[in-house]
Amino acid sequence: MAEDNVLEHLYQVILSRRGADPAQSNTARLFAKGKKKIAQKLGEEAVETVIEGVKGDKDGVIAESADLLYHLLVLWAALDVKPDAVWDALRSREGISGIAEKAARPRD
Ligand SMILES: N=c1c2ncn([C@@H]3O[C@H](COP(=O)(O)OP(=O)(O)OP(=O)(O)O)[C@@H](O)[C@H]3O)c2ncn1[C@@H]1O[C@H](COP(=O)(O)O)[C@@H](O)[C@H]1O
Repeated sequence: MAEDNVLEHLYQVILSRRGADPAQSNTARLFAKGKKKIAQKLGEEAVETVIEGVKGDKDGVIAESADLLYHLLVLWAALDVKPDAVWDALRSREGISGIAEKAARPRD
């Protein structure tokens, strides 16, 4: 499964938790707390990822990155940001398209 499909799948699961029982779902609990709390939580996860990065703890960075991406997707869902809009924003950047063009060119 491509990495973006993992994120797409998790995003769909997160969307399905809208209106779910907060007692049964971590995501429903976050939605119930609101956008500000979700954004704050995302910030905390970012800081935790940075701390693991500064320590040079690869496993820590992996675990915190998973938490970070999950909370980022919850924020997107809370604000009705579609993953495609973010993928399009990434693709539209010169650096990314430059890399893609370079990879497509035959070697000299
Ligand atoms: N990927 C995740 C995921 N990553 C992190 N978390 C939760 O996010 C929290 C972040 O870690 P913290 O150490 O900050 O947690 P905490 O100490 O409980 O912090 P507080 O929430 O109390 O502030 C933990 O409770 C983690 O369980 C996640 N919770 C759910 N998912 C996935 O989301 C989907 C829906 O889950 P439910 O909504 O629970 O059904 C499922 O596929 C889950 O695997």
